[in-house]
Amino acid sequence: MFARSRSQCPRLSGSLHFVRRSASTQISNAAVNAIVSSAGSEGAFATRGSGPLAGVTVAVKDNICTKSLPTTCSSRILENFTSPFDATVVSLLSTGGAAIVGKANCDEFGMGSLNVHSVHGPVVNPVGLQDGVPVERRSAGGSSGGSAAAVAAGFCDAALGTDTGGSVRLPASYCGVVGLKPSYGIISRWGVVSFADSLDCVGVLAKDVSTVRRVHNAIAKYDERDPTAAPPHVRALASQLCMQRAAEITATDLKGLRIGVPRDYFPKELQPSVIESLQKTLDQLRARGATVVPVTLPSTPYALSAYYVISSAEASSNLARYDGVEYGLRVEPPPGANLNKTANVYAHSRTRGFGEEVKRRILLGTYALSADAFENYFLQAQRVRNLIKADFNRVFWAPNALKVDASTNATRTEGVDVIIHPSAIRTAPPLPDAQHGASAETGSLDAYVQDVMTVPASLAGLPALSVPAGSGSDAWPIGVSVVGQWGFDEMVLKVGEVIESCQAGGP
Ligand SMILES: NC(=O)C[C@H](N)C(=O)O
Repeated sequence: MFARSRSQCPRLSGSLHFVRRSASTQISNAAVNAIVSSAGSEGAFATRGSGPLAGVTVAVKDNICTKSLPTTCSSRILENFTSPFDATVVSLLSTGGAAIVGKANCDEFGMGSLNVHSVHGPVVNPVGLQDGVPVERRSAGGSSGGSAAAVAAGFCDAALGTDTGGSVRLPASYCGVVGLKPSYGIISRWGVVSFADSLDCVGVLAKDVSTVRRVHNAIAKYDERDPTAAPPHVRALASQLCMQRAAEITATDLKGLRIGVPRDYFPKELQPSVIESLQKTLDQLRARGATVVPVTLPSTPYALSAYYVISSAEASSNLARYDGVEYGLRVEPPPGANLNKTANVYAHSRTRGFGEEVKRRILLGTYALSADAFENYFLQAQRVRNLIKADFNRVFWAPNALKVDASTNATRTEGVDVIIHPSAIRTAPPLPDAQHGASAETGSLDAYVQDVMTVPASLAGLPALSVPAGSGSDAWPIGVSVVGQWGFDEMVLKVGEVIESCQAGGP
């Protein structure tokens, strides 16, 4: 499978070899399968111009349109597709001076948590490499597994991923890098292939928070071509409120920062070492003056089911455009087939063009939108989504929650500035031996459970940052997530930076 797709993609050189710039070990792309089409070794590290991203090398997830490289969404149905235009985020990267090194592998159309559903083959987590050779094959997470692996392997300084229900944060956690899912509507989705429009966000991955911030700030611009973009006045107001709160935080003094730890984020599947890492992180933040309080988000147990109903319903509608007629793979029906011709082309093209996971979601989503199921599934899931948003709004600080303490006359706040929870229930699960083969974690319902920590913030459209926070008993990376109120992206970055400095043993 991999050999076939490489030969069909002329820009992916068989000898593609990136230099891991931070270490002497060279990792080849063949070992991790992170980059599916490359801008070539000359383009890879070129510095373009003098903008805010001059000198920054970036890999772009393969569901984001680029006119100079194919955009396959890791699907057979788009295997030979090259977009006639660049997505807004790609144009912003280029005008900012970044060099795009290539397109990153992902789960097909962003559907998956382990990057095993890809026509290009699975991504191998670079953490399991020794001297460039995989000694332990584990998942890089999904769906932006190629983006996370490319950063972890040192192929680029940063990568763009997309996050619908955790697709940036989960791979970041498994690969030991930083990943930001921004507030919904803050980064343009124009030119990003839709999976579930009400949830999809473009996010940034890098080895440190400051690089994530640098790339995020360069691409988080209002774009009138994206109808779901947050309007300028809403951004301005949120940013002003955020800056007021964030200004009080310094790396060594977190007095005034209130952190909520949701009691509902400790499912039985959580590995003990994940809980230990979280506790250690919270202790470090407490030692710097933060107040840590328990909070409850009672609708959390229903989030995963609601997410899979809503995202599949939207996917079934979005993916209807791949019909073998306008663009993408076309498979002619065999002679003598007895359906009418057009329906036959649709059926054959879609049956061959989509992978199993995508077909499963289309079927589930189509059912959820059918007359029989609409009320019980789709509308019910939307109600759950509203409850989840209400849960978050109840625990977060809001301007009207400023209270004057009558006895001291000091202002104090109700609510919390951020919520912190584990990014994933475990460290990276093992990859199955053969592509699409099942292992306990990658081939069953357990694959969906990987998202249990990340989907609530997606349903509520909130910014969430996964930051490395030590390692498990198996020595694989663990991440913790910082979630903020809508528009408080800088707040989560700032708190993430403090966690990062605690990890480094900083002041
Ligand atoms: N796209 C995502 O955020 C990934 C999520 N695990 C899903 O399969 O829907």
